[in-house]
Amino acid sequence: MSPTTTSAPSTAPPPHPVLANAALNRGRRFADADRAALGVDALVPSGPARSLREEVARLLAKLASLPTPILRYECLLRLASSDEELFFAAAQTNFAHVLPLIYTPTVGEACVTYPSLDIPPRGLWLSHANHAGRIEQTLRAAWPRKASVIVVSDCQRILGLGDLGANGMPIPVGKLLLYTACGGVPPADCLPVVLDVGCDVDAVRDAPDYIGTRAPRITGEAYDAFVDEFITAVARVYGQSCLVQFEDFGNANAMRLLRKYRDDVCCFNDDVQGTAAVGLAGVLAALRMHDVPTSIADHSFLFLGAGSAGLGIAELLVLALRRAGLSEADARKRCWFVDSRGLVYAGRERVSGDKLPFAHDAFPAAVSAATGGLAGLVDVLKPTALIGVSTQPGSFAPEVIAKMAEHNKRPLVFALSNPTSKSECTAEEAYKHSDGRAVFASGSPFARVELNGRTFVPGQGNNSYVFPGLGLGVLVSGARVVPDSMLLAAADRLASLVDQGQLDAGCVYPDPKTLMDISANIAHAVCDEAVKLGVNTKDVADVTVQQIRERMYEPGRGRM
Ligand SMILES: NC(=O)C1=CN([C@@H]2O[C@H](COP(=O)(O)OP(=O)(O)OC[C@H]3O[C@@H](n4cnc5c(N)ncnc54)[C@H](OP(=O)(O)O)[C@@H]3O)[C@@H](O)[C@H]2O)C=CC1
Ligand SMILES: CC(=O)C(=O)O
Ligand SMILES: [Mg+2]
Repeated sequence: MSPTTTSAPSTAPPPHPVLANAALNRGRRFADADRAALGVDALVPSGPARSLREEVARLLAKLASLPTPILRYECLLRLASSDEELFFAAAQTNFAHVLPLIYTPTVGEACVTYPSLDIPPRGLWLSHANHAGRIEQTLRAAWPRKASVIVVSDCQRILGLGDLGANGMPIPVGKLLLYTACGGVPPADCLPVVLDVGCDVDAVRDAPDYIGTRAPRITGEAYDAFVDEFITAVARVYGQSCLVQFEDFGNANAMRLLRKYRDDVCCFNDDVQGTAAVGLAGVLAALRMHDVPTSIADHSFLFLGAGSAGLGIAELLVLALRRAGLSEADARKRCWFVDSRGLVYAGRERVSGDKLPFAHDAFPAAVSAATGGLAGLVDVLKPTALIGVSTQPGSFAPEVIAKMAEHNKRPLVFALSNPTSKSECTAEEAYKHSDGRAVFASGSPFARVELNGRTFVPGQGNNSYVFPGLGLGVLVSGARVVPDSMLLAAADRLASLVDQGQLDAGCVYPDPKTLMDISANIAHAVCDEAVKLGVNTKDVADVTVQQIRERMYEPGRGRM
């Protein structure tokens, strides 16, 4: 007799359509009347229904009892696929606990260890090997329902961890969990996608448990045709108003794809544009701090890293500087870049087209300081702000921070690389080596720092403050495209939400507890800008923040 046959009875009850549906399942929270009406009365224990509040408290206690962040990640991702109400109620009422698990830094570890994780698969892997030429029919078969927002990655630059191939799925999944948790976009409308176009890191690709295509990345025309087929298929299957967020593409493609699609497709690149808005917002908020020059026109910026994030931030800073009265050329001169080959200046070898607009006619002292390291450059250029988007931990060495503090009463030191292990410096280092004068922000969260009897609150300069509200605003307004002025509007609004208490504690971002309100506000600013530009397809001329807030998905509303 064969050990299993297709007709063998299962030892588990047959899946119940309510309990098996994460959107409907309430676990132990079904009220008595609902248990009978839904036919689940014998399928859940007969004890009294638990409240959502009680279940959230139990979940937090369980998370606290698990020994490692990655086990907490697994616990949360299993919950997200079995009981959405509990998952999102827990996230929306406990951002400080939950976000570092489903997002940076733990999401980085989840990508690195993805094949060994015990979680249900989530999202679509579209592989060039299997799906090229039939992406449209694959989408129709695999996700035959509405999708309002898609986060897509080819996983070539996962955080600061490099090319992780198809293992990078936790990034689009995590971003979309934040779309719901922070931006109130209904979870059923969110589609994570990985474009599995190969992997160039042998150690990832050749690992016995690698989940993706075991081949080098496709490039050139084949790559472009595959991305193009995907973009076209999305519009055909989900409509032109489906928002596509590009995430964690390598820098050979990120800016290029953005330029190719941004005028015709409802899309944006989060690493370029979302990061730009959060970076600018941090600078704008800092202008209201004691001992920081109050006009952005009095600032200059030294970037370590000239990729998607750095160039994105600088392009938006240029818009803000021009608004403050500078010419385009003068605004660009306020931004200096150092990449993996050193200072970016005109005439240097291998300055890519995206960097060229920021390539200075460098004065000799700057060029020679560059060879002496970052501290030497700070000494010569005297920037008011140092922005790290380089993936190089420790690169804001003590002497670099000390030099920033020598030239500024309150230097802006933003170490934005993710995850924590890639941060250019820690919060403590920034405060310690600047005698507590640095205005510090980081991409991944750092705890408060106690130093010389003072408490410093580091800001989390992460695009998670922006993309959920930006996306929400695009969906609410039905914006056809996402122009840079929307990012400027988002940055202005985010900066305006930083209260004096936060600024006094040294933090240039609002309290993350208010992320739902922040997103409603950003969405409102985006709607206003869409109307101003005439790119809205919905009538949102008079929409209010309150109206947007009320429409946001919030499972615990009124019950938490
Ligand atoms: N906080 C946030 O919200 C965000 C943070 N990030 C983080 O920023 C980092 C960079 O992302 P992104 O810009 O997209 O990545 P890219 O790969 O596009 O760019 C990385 C840049 O760092 C430069 N670089 C590498 N090594 C060095 C070095 N030793 N010294 C100076 N520069 C160096 C590269 O130089 P070269 O050009 O010569 O190769 C490149 O310009 C990542 O860690 C990412 O997680 C990104 C987006 C959002
Ligand atoms: C935050 C983010 O998008 C990144 O680090 O890539
Ligand atoms: Mg990213």
